[in-house]
Amino acid sequence: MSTSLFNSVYFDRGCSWKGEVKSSKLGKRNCHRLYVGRSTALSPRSLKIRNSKQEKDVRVALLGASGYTGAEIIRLLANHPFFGITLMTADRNAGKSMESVFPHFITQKDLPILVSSNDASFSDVDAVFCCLPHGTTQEIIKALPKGIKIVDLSADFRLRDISEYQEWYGQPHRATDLQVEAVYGLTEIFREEIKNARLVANPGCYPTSIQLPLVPLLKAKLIEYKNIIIDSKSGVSGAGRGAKVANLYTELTEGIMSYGVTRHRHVPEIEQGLSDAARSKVTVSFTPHLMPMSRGMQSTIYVEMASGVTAEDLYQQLKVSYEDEEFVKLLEKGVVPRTHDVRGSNYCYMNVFPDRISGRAIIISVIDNLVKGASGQALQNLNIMMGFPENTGLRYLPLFP
Ligand SMILES: NC(=O)C1=CN([C@@H]2O[C@H](COP(=O)(O)OP(=O)(O)OC[C@H]3O[C@@H](n4cnc5c(N)ncnc54)[C@H](OP(=O)(O)O)[C@@H]3O)[C@@H](O)[C@H]2O)C=CC1
Ligand SMILES: CC(=O)N[C@@H](CCC(=O)OP(=O)(O)O)C(=O)O
Repeated sequence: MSTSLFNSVYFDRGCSWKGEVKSSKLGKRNCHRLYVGRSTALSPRSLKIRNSKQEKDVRVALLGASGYTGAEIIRLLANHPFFGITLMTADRNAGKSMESVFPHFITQKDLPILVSSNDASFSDVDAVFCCLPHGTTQEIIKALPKGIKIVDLSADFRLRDISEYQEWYGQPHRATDLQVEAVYGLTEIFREEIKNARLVANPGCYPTSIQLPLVPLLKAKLIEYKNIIIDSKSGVSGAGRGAKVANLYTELTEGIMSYGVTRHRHVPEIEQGLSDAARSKVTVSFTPHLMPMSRGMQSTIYVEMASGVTAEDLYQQLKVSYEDEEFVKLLEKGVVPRTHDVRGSNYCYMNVFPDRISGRAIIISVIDNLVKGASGQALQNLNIMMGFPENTGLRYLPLFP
């Protein structure tokens, strides 16, 4: 499918089309035939009509489908009217059906069988979600046909400086020409760049929860560039599905574990984003913790405010920055964000509190690491890259309790 067909379509965050699609080369699989014409509302009814396998227009491949983020994309795409999964790869699970790997997919009989990367054919693929471990991704993406849009959930294309990649990931970058092309996919900040990207580097879960509140504050010069202290907590699904002793129930339950202390590999990604926002070098102290919960992430961020700035100024800045955003919500003053309240959804909830110590403030943000921290944001990005409403397939309410 020619993605340029979507260039004249754009979406205004209230779920209405404002562009007009003029031509089609898609024949029977034409994905915009229902939308020709100006300001056509994308009603729930039209979504429902198009929610059958035959009607899905963009052929999506999931690389690393048998992992947690792959499974989460399958869950989200089950309600996506335009994206149909035509190829799924796995490593140890190659040759199996998805329902044998994840029994909760027993109803999804249309899913293709998992194949190994070597056996994958991309001739019928328009877009790829790459859910592979970092380090395995660059060579695989390099070999993909050029017309395919890619959202990479791994860390392999997030760092602009390839020497930094080598330093923090312990291996040389193997696709440096693609690194130059990659757009960093923090959706609410880089939406315009994402529209025309071929390769989007989806942010890490911790960097998403941290940059969303801090980028607007640094851009507005409301907080100091130094003495930013970040304490983050993650559900265990953040570590992927591969068996590790440290992630056994017995090791995790009824306790908290700090890890990556002083040297977690997300530090350069966080500092890159924050330094870009500040237009000056920003450094952070960052400590992640593993929590005895399956999904969810909280970042508690301690900042020093610029001279004369109050916590109320920070609150007002975040209010202005995110008031039109569907997936980023500043809570009412004094309300504490909880991971429970975003579970299973693409939301980031945040709030700002004045510290007892004068001149300091405490910011709390929460996301679901598998949704806004990975697969949800990836889908938000691919929607944008393909010219669809960015919330398509993402309007899940949080799962509570
Ligand atoms: N989990 C999270 O919350 C987040 C994860 N990410 C990133 O997304 C990516 C996927 O994460 P996640 O789904 O949790 O990981 P998982 O470990 O759960 O899944 C990894 C997937 O990659 C496949 N795989 C493993 N090794 C290879 C290889 N050498 N060649 C080809 N395929 C391989 C696995 O196949 P098989 O199962 O058959 O072995 C599986 O399908 C990672 O880069 C991760 O860092 C990003 C943000 C958040
Ligand atoms: C709990 C846990 O182990 N979390 C992972 C981060 C998950 C994530 O965002 O990772 P990527 O950068 O690989 O995409 C970690 O600390 O490495």
